[in-house]
Amino acid sequence: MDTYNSTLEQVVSSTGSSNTLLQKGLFSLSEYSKLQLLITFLVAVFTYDQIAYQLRKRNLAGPAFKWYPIIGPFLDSLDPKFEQYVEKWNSGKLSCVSIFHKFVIIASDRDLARKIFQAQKFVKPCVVDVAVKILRPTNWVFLDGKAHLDYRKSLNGLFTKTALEQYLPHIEEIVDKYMDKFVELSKENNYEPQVFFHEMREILCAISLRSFCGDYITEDQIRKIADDYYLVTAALELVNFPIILPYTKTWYGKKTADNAMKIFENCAQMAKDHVAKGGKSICVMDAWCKLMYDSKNKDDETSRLYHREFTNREVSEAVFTFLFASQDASSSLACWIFQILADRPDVLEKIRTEQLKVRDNKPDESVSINMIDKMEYTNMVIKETLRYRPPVIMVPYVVKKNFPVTETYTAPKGSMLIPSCYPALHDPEVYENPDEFIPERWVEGGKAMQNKKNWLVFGCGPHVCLGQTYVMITFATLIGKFALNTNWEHKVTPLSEKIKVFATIFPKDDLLLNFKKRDPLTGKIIE
Ligand code: HEM
Repeated sequence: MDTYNSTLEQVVSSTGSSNTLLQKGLFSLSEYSKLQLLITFLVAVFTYDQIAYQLRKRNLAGPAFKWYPIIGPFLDSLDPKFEQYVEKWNSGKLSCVSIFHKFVIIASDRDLARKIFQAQKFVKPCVVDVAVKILRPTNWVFLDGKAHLDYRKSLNGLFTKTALEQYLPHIEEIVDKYMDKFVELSKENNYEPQVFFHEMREILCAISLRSFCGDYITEDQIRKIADDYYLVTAALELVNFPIILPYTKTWYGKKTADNAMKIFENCAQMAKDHVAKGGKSICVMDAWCKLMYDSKNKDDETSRLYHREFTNREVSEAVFTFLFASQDASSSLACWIFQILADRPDVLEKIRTEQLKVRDNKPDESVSINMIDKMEYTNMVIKETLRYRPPVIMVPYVVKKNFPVTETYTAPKGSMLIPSCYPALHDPEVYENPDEFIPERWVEGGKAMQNKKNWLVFGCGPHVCLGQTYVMITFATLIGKFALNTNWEHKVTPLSEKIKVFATIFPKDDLLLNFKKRDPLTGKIIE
């Protein structure tokens, strides 16, 4: 462009002053061309963006046009509002939105959601874009089809009831410790209600880390991961800037994940050494190393077929996915269940009665799987909390190849397809008065129990939640022990029942509680 301009100058100067006008004209023409080029380019890009949106949207519910060119409702997605999701679900069985180049299709209908969850030929989980960077592309959760299925066969054995029984003493130990901690915190605050959102995240993180890594992980390491884990969640917004820039949320998230995985790698080696010496399995890592050990040293079909030697790095990445999958969802469940039980003393009373009964009136009896199986009412309360406030309201998948979701709509390859869990769990045909908390709806043979297809709390299909039995067992232990040994009060605010979306869902006022010690037999408060 510069050469072109200087040539023009030479031509103009050689033709004298009468050419001044021409000189001006030519210069402005050149400026005009630049501007014209820019405008043409922008118009082309905006037009392409709108046409691409229309072609992919077709008959779906959603904005008629992409009102904010290119970015779409990106700014809204930075601060997602639960009410906007509800609006989207109510707008149609399939609705859409386009953010930057991403075309997102949301399925609110139960059967369509199930169809997507089960369509591994057409879709694979996509979490959010940045998750691949944080969890690392080599992570097993990003495997697909047979490779995923084979890997999962190895992992399934770590979360069966038999395996979970081995981790129970660790879970109980952490619960005991945190009961004291919550009471102490409340005492320091003169039993005035205070925010417990962070404490709920911390106790769940501590329970997970002890169950996963046993005694190989130190108290300090647990505290550090629990404190920092928040940064991982904060990094996982639905849409992020495409590259990780230093000192941004995603940068801090990745740093936290890398630190945790380094710790897990060391724990994995310790577990391998422990098992090789014939040590007992007391945590997930031990159980996994035992499976690996047996695959090398035993001759039975199952040992050889499903298990192989996994590197410490692989184990650390997988254990991080367990933490990743569990942390936000379990913290969400904890917040809601503590809030609801404080607000519903009738329900809490029934739990207490049952907890004493299953322990034969010996409150110090250790928890066992057999005991948990007898906690019918407590289990119904956990299920109802999961239905009433499902931690995971939807699960993003990505379309691998054009997917005929309905007879009239084919989801294009590359789009994000999101089956929703919430609407099926609030379906009035299956759950009468769906916005009321009614644990009794979970009695054996009742409508809720019969309509298993609506139970999308843990997804369904090849990626169904690996930790679902673990969740039920952990919460029966947690709630049972807190109900017996503590009394907690909830300060109800106008925001308590409002839903904040932070990866999962939480009470908008961050949960104001106080805890006091309680005599499990007499119910007397001990100050
Ligand atoms: C209240 C707590 C939890 C809820 C509501 C929950 C829910 C879910 C949901 C909806 C999915 C997606 C399923 C699908 O795509 O079909 C999922 C996947 C998964 N969950 Fe959970 N989860 C919880 C706790 C846990 C815990 C404690 C663990 C680990 C111990 C865990 C491990 C996983 C894993 C590894 C996956 C991915 C499985 C795969 O891709 O094969 N989850 N969970």
